Amino acid sequence: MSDFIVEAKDIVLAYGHQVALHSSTFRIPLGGVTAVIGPNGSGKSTLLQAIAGVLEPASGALTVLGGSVRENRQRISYVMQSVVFPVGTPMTVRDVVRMGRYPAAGWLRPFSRADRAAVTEAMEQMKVQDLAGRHLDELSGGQRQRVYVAQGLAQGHEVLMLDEPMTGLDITSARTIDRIIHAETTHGHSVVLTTHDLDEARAADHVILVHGRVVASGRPEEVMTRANLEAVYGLGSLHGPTSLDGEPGTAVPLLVDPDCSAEELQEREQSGQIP
Ligand SMILES: Nc1ncnc2c1ncn2[C@@H]1O[C@H](COP(=O)(O)OP(=O)(O)OP(=O)(O)O)[C@@H](O)[C@H]1O
Repeated sequence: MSDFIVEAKDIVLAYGHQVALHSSTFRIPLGGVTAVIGPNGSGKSTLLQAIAGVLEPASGALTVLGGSVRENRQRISYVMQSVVFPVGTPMTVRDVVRMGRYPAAGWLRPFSRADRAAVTEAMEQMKVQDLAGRHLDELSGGQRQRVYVAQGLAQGHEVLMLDEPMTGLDITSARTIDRIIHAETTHGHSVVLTTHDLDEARAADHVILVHGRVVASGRPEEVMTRANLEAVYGLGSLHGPTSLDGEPGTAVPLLVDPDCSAEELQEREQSGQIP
């Protein structure tokens, strides 16, 4: 039994020849909430995809829950940032949540009572039972997000990974998801989420700071130092575009004044003042 969700040594993540995450070595402890932070395009979703087994590292060693990604992927529920179903896909909310059970049930085995109970419980937890018969393309963005989280919950897991679960949600939906995150950890599960909300990250147990590579990993107060946040949110890209066979790009000039607080940095990033 490993004490870590993830142990990564020198992993490089790439889409074809385009590197999204340069060589990174880090660990994510089991238990509690881990927040993955970093600017747009810094590699947060890519990192989650590798842990979920959707994207294989181009190089390096990645261990998940003490073993290979493949043998442990069923122990992890992964809720993607945006799941795109083609418009007109005849899938109801219930169908989508039921899909969460397929990794456990298999596509061909009939649903058991336990499967049905897990689906119902997940829909109740995410407050989407009233929408059960509605088609996905009849829902608002926030309602859809709740349905995807319900799908993740229905799966049954030890680790719940959520890619920007709060983005675009109204306060009630955000609170529902926040409650779920805390309930998960009290039930002994681990949660790994990506976020742009630095306050949410400060409240986490562990933080991974990403900027084209994993820049820092540790407790929030160790990682979210002024120097680290300025380097990542204030310097633009640490790496220009590179290819697997290319050299890292050059650093760009400092854009942030030294007295800028983390909150100001975040506001400036969201308003587009910081690239
Ligand atoms: N399917 C893909 N094919 C090619 N490049 C991709 C693909 N997905 C992401 N990338 C690139 O990989 C890099 C990291 O993207 P990623 O989605 O991991 O960033 P992120 O930190 O999650 O961003 P955001 O905060 O905007 O969601 C970016 O340069 C992005 O353009």
